[in-house]
Amino acid sequence: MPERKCPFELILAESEAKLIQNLSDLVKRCSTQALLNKKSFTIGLSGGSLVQLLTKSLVDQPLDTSRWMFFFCDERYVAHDHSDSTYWAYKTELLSKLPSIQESQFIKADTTKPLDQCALNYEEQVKSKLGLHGDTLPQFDLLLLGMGPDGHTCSLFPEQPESLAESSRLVIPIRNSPKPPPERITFTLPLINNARDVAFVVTGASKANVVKKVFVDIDKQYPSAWIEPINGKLTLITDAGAGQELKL
Ligand SMILES: O=C1O[C@H](COP(=O)(O)O)[C@@H](O)[C@H](O)[C@H]1O
Repeated sequence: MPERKCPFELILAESEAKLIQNLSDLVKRCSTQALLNKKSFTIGLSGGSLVQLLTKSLVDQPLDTSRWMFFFCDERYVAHDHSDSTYWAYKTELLSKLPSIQESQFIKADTTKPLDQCALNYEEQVKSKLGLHGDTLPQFDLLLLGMGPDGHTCSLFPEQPESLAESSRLVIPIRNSPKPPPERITFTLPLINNARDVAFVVTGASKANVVKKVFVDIDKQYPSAWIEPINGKLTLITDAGAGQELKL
């Protein structure tokens, strides 16, 4: 079996309630750790099914979120109030249910700029908010990732291997995305793999086979299999459906 270099934890939840509890525990642990010696907790969000799961994991929790800063691991290149926008999904779901979190805590992409500028500008925002020390890359405290049935994560798709080869940019534009909408921006591997904690949250039996291919076989034809934090920890939180082919 291929070797993974970073610490890896599998959390196989028996029910949605347990999965939400596990996700809540992970976010709490990462924020507590980050806020011990920094003034903010930086978390990168994905779209899709994660939006509702994360919202459920944070509501009714005695959490001080005032020093949290939310970024987007990928974003669709559409207006902020478009139904495809990941920011809009969080605004209508998470922000409406967690009024203690301010909209200004969300660092959003400026999709009014041309696509290339939008990606460059988001990269600049990441650098300026997280701070750069010498030549070192910005380090997120936690990135929450989803995975599509094709093994894509963020907006890194198997059909576009050149996006995985990006070695200098932290955020890149994506055109002709196989999953609509076609234009997006996405974090790249150098930025993702520099995070302190990276957690995939994957649910549903339709993803069981790709979960095995990515997390057991580490089959590099799937972009998700390239996620391996160099100085951090990788966690997979899955439900019984998505985890049914796992024998780690
Ligand atoms: O298009 C996207 O899909 C992935 C996976 O979404 P899911 O609904 O299958 O969980 C998501 O992580 C990514 O942020 C999004 O842009």
